[in-house]
Amino acid sequence: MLEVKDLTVEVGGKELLKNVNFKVEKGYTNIILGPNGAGKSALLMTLMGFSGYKIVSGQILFNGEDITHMSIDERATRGIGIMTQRPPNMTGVKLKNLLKLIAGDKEMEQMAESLDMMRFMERDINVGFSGGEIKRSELLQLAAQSPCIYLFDEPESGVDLMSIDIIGSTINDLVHGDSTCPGDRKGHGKSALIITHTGKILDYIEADRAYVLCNGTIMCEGNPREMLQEIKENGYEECITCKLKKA
Ligand SMILES: Nc1ncnc2c1ncn2[C@@H]1O[C@H](COP(=O)(O)OP(=O)(O)OP(=O)(O)O)[C@@H](O)[C@H]1O
Repeated sequence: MLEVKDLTVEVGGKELLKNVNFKVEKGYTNIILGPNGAGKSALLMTLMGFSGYKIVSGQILFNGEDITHMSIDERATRGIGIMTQRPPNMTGVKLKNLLKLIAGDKEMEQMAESLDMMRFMERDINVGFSGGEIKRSELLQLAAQSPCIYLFDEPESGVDLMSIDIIGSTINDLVHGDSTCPGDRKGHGKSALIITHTGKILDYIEADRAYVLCNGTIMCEGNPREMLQEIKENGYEECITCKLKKA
């Protein structure tokens, strides 16, 4: 479904990603681990096509199509959706209006209720929202978009213990729920790529593969739970020298 080949990316003249290679197959959930400043967010922002992330070399393929130089809206139309770490405030744009624009005729009330977002419908998006409220609002917008691959940048960060339950189970329902994307593995839902520091999200969604990004390069890949455990015990140094076991 999503394939990244030898991707090198610069931001403001600084190389943030270097020769990154990985795949997310249809119906699979992969996670990205890595220390602060490794380039994880830069990778997701590049995959979504945000401006400022200059692709110096390499390719991004989505369902076999080269999307390397496509705009955000072209990527979104093809079925890529993102929950960013720090979405902007949208002063003057009410949540209900944006939701209507994204969802069209799709009924979003039930999802809004389950995410406890009904009382935010008349508010300007993200303006004065708490950290957890921003995450729930982003998730609601993603559910309205219903992409084929979900890119989640630290969905559990800044979220209290009760909200993590709502967010984690909603993410699982969205990714592993009824599939509407062409060619999906029956019963395996959609695909996801999730950045996580704590691995808390793995209490809610089963991941298939983990990649560890350090200094803008993927150093290791393997079984998500095993890699998280190794990193908890040994830190990222082990990974930098690529001593982690390959699954
Ligand atoms: N516009 C920019 N100009 C210069 N450097 C930048 C720019 N944007 C990001 N960086 C730097 O690129 C590096 C990677 O940032 P990124 O946000 O991708 O890291 P991360 O792995 O997601 O970190 P964290 O786990 O802390 O969220 C950081 O050192 C950051 O300061």
